[in-house]
Amino acid sequence: MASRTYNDAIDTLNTLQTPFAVIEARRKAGIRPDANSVQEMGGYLARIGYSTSSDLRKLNIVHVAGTKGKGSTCAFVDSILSKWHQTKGIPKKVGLFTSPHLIAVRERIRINSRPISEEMFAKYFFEVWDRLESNSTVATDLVEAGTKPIYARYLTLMSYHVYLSEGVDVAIYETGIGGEYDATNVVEQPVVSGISTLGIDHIYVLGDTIDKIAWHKAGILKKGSPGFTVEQVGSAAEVLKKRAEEKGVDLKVLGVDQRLKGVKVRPDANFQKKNATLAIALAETALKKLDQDFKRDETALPRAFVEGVEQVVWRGRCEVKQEDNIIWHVDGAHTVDSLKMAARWFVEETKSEGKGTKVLVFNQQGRSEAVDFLDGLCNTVKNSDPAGQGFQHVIFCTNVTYATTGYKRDFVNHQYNPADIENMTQQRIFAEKWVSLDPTAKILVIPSIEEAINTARGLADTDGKDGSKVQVLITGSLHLVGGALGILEKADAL
Ligand SMILES: Nc1ncnc2c1ncn2[C@@H]1O[C@H](COP(=O)(O)OP(=O)(O)OP(=O)(O)O)[C@@H](O)[C@H]1O
Ligand SMILES: [Mg+2]
Ligand SMILES: [Mg+2]
Repeated sequence: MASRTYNDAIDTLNTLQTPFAVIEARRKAGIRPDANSVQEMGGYLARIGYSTSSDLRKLNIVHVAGTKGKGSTCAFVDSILSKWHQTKGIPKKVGLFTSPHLIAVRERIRINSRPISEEMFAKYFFEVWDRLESNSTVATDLVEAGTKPIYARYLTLMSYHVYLSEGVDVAIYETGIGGEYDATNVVEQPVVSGISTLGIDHIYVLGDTIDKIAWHKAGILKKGSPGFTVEQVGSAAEVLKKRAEEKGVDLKVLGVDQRLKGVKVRPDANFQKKNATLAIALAETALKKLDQDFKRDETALPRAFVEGVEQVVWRGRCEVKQEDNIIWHVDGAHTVDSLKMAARWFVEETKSEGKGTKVLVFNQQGRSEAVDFLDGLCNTVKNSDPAGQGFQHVIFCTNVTYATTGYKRDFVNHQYNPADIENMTQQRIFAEKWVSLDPTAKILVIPSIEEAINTARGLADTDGKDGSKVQVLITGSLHLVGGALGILEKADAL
């Protein structure tokens, strides 16, 4: 391979996406990830020169699964540990591995809270590539030389190489999908495992009941590693408890941490306090191992913890951006429950601007069940308004970033049916559903994020004449939100 820039790395990475047709065929044949998927990851690790037991142990992995709040919890842990690092020099380097990305792929692999640089990404990307191609590295019969893991798994594999090469001494890992068969579950002895709020998502892979989903998530609990979770809905709690017992893990169920009283958690909502509570327990457990002087104080949080929680940056979640006559509310929620949370957050934020026109910009690509996300979103806003006024304008757009140039490289996605995007099939289904939910709303179907944003700006010019600000909620997909933030900030701000 002649040229090896960041863009080359991303283009090459994109070739590892499973094409839509293959995904379809697998679904029809009922093929799902299974225990082999994790074994294979072990094989790939061996091929690039690492052992799952001794090398991964050096990373002191904090492992987090859950349906919602994984990323937020991981970001809290990262922020707390960074503050600890600033005051005590421990840990030396903090790794943070999350998914999906918001604006650029390299966000998924962070060191000391910053996405690794383009240069570093390209370097490690191709090092892994070469090692996988080579026949001369460690012998393993688990995977053949030359084979590569698919997109998300490749990034997981690469993250271990990055962190081990860069001397990271604590690494926070968000699972991709589920837990038991997730690529990140190749870790044998995490420092601690945490399970955030459970709900329904990824039903094809994980099953269609909360119990089946809980079974998968509990797969990250490991004997010998402490485990924590938050309060869960009925049967999910039972499943977690039972699996923990089977594995010999003393799983602690945390109520909201009383020491958070007076700490500014944003948004000031119960779900976020649960995320922060879990993160505190995970950070405490990691620090107990890393810092000999660390002692848990039952009555108050150390300053680094308070600052870590208050100053966390986790973009694309509950973000507010002001523009002349328009306020953008941006949240990447994409499940039934989290969209209700997002709608409630929007209602709270906009309460004082009662008369401003409300606009929704929504998309969710490639999940047929997404049409059921709309009820809660529509009704939460409508029911909270004294006059029963919901969104006056509703815009459904695809996740194509730009009107003329199409996708940004980091967002190229081969996993969806291209004809559906071309014809805006999904968006038309959403539009039809919304008519039944709120016949008074003005509904638009628009081909790109850029045009959707410009349309909302146009509405602000007409509706904002009375001095009120138009309130826009952008939600339904992290890809939509990432694209939108890039456009709103006229830059690829990370
Ligand atoms: N504990 C929670 N319960 C319900 N909703 C939540 C919770 N935490 C966050 N959310 C909502 O879900 C959105 C996504 O949060 P976050 O990125 O933390 O989740 P995640 O588990 O990493 O999800 P994914 O990786 O599937 O995008 C947030 O913007 C917020 O609206
Ligand atoms: Mg998810
Ligand atoms: Mg996430």
